[in-house]
Amino acid sequence: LDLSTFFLGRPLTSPLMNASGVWCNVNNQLNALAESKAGAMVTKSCTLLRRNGNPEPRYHTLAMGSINSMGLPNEGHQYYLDYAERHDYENKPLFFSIAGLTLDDNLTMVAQIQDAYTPAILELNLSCPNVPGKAQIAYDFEALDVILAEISAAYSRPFGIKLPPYFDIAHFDEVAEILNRYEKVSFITCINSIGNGLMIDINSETVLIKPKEGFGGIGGDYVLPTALANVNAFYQRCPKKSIIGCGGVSTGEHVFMHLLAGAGIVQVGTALYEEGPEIFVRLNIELAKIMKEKGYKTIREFQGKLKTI
Ligand SMILES: C=Cc1c(C(=O)O)[nH]c(=O)[nH]c1=O
Repeated sequence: LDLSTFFLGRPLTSPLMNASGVWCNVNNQLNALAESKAGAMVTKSCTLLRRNGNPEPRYHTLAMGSINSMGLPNEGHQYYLDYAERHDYENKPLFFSIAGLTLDDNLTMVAQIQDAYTPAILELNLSCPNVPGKAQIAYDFEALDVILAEISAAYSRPFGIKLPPYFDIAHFDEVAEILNRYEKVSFITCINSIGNGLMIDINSETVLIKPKEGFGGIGGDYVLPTALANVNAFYQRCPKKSIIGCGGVSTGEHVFMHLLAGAGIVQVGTALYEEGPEIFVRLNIELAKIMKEKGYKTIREFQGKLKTI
């Protein structure tokens, strides 16, 4: 069961990790991920100060996935810095997600991470769809360019960004052109939830979640084709960067697809929310079984090797 791989030069025992926001808000969840069979883990996107987030119900399981409008609930930046100080980096790499409400907040958090000298890897979340009144930065290409310039100037280490899904080839081209101008952007995580979906309960004739009149980010089976497309689009367009795949993963086959599409690490969100950290045991076994059936000894043999017809 050799699923070992490397990411940004770091050895991983498995290419799997959680998606930010899922099973990573508070210490007992973070400790469970640290003890799980995931190869890495990431903290909940944090803001400078603690946030309660949106009113509940704000998450609902759907037939083929989930809808959420959590509203960025988190314990505040210092809480996760304290965890990063305690984390055992020999056990597995830790990614540190931030989603500041303003550029200044992001710069303040980045400066504190810089000063903390933590080995954690920064994942800058530019795609939260659920903070009322805040448009997703990564859908505003000028704002995207500005924040990458500011963070690159303020942060001395390599970092990555969490992108929303794009649905137009011209947008893949335009965003990749921007990203390729920032060499400190060492990885790209595709995708965040598909923003502002809506699901309906026909018995009560109501929406399913309270915030934003029921509008929320969609995850799960519904998003797998969009996730694979975004992974492969940026894998092809950003050859000097690594890709983290996220979206629609609930089986070893989905993990294999993300790796084939070019992902170096595969994140699990909705399925982890539903199944808990034991899911990493199942996904590792299912992935290893597929590799064995196909005669692959290492992930490197097939990673990014998607063939066209
Ligand atoms: C960080 C906020 C996010 C949230 C949230 O906290 O509502 N939900 C998502 O699906 N993606 C996010 O990036």
